[in-house]
Amino acid sequence: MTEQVITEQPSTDAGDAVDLSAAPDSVPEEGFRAGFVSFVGRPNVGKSTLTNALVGEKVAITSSKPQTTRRAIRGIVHADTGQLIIVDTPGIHRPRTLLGQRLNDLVSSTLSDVDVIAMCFPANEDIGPGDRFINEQLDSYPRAIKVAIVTKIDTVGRDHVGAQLLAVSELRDWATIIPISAIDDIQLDVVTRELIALMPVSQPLYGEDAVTDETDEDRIAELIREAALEGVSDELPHSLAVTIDEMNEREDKDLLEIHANLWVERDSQKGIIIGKGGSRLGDVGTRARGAIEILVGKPVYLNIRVKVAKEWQRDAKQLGRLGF
Ligand SMILES: Nc1nc2c(ncn2[C@@H]2O[C@H](COP(=O)(O)OP(=O)(O)OP(=O)(O)O)[C@@H](O)[C@H]2O)c(=O)[nH]1
Repeated sequence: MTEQVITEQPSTDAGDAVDLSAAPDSVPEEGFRAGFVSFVGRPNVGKSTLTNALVGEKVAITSSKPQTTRRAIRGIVHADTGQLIIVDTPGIHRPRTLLGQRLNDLVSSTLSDVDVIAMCFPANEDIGPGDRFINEQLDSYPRAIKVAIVTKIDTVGRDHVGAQLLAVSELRDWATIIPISAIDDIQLDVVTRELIALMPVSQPLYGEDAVTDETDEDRIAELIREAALEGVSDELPHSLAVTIDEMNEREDKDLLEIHANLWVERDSQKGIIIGKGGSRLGDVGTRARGAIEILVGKPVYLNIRVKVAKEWQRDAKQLGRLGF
């Protein structure tokens, strides 16, 4: 195994800390609703951006590269009328590798459990075979109420939005169809309200301050992966994985020490990630550290080692080790 190390020193300012409180066991208010929703749709349709916009904090990573969301991340939306727990899935697609197969299994088990499946269609792309394939798969989850969301309406004119709403309505008998823009904050309140209205009557499932039930360690690994994904070529995104070796709170000062591994599949990819004289990896470290400091609310020392795990996407043992 080969490796290259970069260390990142802490910066001085840090943002607000995130507090994950336990679910309260109070009696539900009259008519309060709470439940689970999953956004599905082709890669790049805006599922992660929508999740983050609804939750109001960065929980799912976003990227212009398709299929970069690999695990079910929950974001929690709090409203007076109820609570929405968003389960972000990696996306339904035809599996080509063992990783692809595992991701599809993860999607299936997630979708069997949720109360609502909201399928996303970008306003700026025609409905195609990929959308039809996913729409047909939704028949396998009869328990969930199906909702359609037309995303990115800021990118097209009104007529186009109307035409897309009509095309989407012809795919199935959706409980509702909502046009939105996550970037321009158009109709996000409607999404929250309508989705909560479709949830079962329930007491709150999470405490008021909770935004996600992912561990800090998982979120930190995702932030590093997101920083590493920025500006890399098309085939590399699927080859990247991050594991955390160690996280220590320093006793002598206010500092969180993180030792992480950034895994690639081939030696040639290692060179790309590291860049000339380590320049690219240096940028990745700086970006990741900034995002992590906002998450944990204190200065961070970040150490990233780039390691090669040959063809890990096709290797069951390696997949297990990388957390899939
Ligand atoms: N203009 C515009 N762009 C958007 C909007 N929502 C998302 N995008 C962009 O679309 C791209 C994909 O967004 P993501 O949220 O990562 O899409 P995703 O469906 O989660 O993608 P995967 O993780 O690959 O499944 C990003 O470049 C976003 O900035 C929107 O409302 N308006």
